[in-house]
Amino acid sequence: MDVLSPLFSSLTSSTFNAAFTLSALILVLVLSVGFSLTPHRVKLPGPAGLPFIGNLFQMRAGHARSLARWTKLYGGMFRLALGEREAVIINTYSGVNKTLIQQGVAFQSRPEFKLWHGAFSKALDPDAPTTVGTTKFSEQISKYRRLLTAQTSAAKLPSFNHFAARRYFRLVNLLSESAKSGVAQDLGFHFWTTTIGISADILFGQRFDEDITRLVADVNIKAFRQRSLATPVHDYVPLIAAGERLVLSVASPLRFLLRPFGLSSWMDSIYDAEAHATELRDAEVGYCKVLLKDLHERLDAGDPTPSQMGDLFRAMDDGTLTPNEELRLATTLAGSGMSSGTGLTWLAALLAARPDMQEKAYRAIEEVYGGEAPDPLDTDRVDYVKALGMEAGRYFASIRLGFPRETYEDVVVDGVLIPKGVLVVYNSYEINRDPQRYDFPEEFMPERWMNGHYGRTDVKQPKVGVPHLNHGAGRRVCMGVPNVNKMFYANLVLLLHFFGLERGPLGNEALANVFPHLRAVGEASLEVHPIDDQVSACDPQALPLAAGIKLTVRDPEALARWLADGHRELDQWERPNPTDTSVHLEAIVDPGIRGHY
Ligand code: HEM
Repeated sequence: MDVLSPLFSSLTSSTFNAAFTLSALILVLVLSVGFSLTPHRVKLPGPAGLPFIGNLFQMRAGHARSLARWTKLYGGMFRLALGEREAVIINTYSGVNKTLIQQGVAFQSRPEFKLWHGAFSKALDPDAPTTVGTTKFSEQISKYRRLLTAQTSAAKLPSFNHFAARRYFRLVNLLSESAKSGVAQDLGFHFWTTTIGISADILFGQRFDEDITRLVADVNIKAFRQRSLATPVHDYVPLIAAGERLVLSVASPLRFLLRPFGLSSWMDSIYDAEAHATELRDAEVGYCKVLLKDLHERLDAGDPTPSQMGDLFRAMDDGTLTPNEELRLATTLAGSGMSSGTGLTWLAALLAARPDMQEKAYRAIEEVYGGEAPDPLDTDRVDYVKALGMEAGRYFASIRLGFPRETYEDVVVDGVLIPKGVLVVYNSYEINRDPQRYDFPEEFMPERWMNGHYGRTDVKQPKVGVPHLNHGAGRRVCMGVPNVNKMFYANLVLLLHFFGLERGPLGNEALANVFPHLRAVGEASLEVHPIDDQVSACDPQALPLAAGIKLTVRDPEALARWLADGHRELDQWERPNPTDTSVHLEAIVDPGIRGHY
């Protein structure tokens, strides 16, 4: 052995050296392939990322905070690698001006994602259309925007007062029931079913019952969660997608054997995500198809009730929309009241902890309406209420990163080339806190929108440009702003005129009724912080945690009078509606899915 040991050790060390060198070479090769697969076409600064993965995992700490940290390091416009995709992140108002606004054509497209445009949208039908807001630019998009604008403009909305008036009456009834309970309750259900209810009623021209309204609200809030940026990872890293497919094809048959040992959870989560996407899409397409068919039958029978889709069909009357196009427009608008409900739910929680703001709003409402019940179908008559809605859009920035864009053609910004097909994200949350545009950006200050102020309290400015980025900007800007303004105004004047709000802890029963239930994972702090008090730090729409709000009736007699008679004075209250709840929940969703709502 003594004779052999030098030989053995030299053999071992040379084998070891060779193995080490080989491993290092393989590692270098893998890393360089990895880096080369992580694209770097945009010469903007940005954080270093991992091979193949880029910055995907760094985003997981929370979108708003990760991007805010990088804005400090890399400035108003920087670059990220999200797996195989390269993204330009715009973080300032002047960045938005230079891109979405001044070079609108180049920034007018939208990207596609495998989960949303594949598993979700194509779940039922490979030809199923995506919504206008998630579809790449083409001439068709201009046509759809033209058709929809005619139905969503401020001038058009009063023709749907009939539907809105009934929903506001229902809202005050719901709030009054909450007040009677004497305990703190979360008001998410009240606001979302009001705003989504109005959108669904006016879209199809009938007043939907409680079951359908709850279903449409629930489906839309959950479906939007499928649009989160940077997840799932296999959407961005083809190698992981391929590996996952390979492993799944081998391991899937063993899934049920592995489950008892707790070894199948990673597989289950992949299958569950896809099953959930399919289920939501099934429900959404299911009710839109049935409701469109029902609408066509009513129109053929001569029903004159105004509605967005009905008026659109009446105006076209030459069959130029295919069934798929009808479905695209219907799914685009069916849940469009969602983000108004989100904004109101955030704002009500904040107001409940701010008696000073409630008092200012109450006094301002009394001054304008002379102590009478305010008309929720008015818009913009009480400046302070209007300013509350505007500031909620800025401060809470419920659609945190906007709807992503994609460059439609090569474009140069500040001397840097951004090629066609690059993902572009305008970081609404950060832009809404741009210190060049807003003073005290971290403070909720309605006054920044009043008495000639437009964003800053220290100077008066003309109303130039969008007030904030919660509705985007440029060629694909949100088409619902007039409706959003109307809905915020109506909900707020009624709430603040009739009720006082106070925060309180949620009891077990109230917690069980939080809507949608996923918000019941915690209770928002009294500060109602837009980041710390959201359900998930990576959701594309920031959902507020549950918030207990105890309501007290300011003037019980006045409330009782309005509920008994006063509401009848609302515009079009008496207009007959022959089509109330002509479609029932059973008809629009199959029993398996119904069980979830
Ligand atoms: C508070 C409520 C709402 C918020 C926060 C919101 C936010 C947004 C955002 C961020 C975009 C993308 C804009 C861009 O990329 O520049 C968008 C697009 C859109 N919004 Fe809204 N929205 C709201 C309500 C509504 C309502 C009520 C309607 C319908 C009446 C509506 C219809 C649309 C449509 C059709 C698009 C797609 C535009 C396109 O891609 O060309 N939105 N919205």
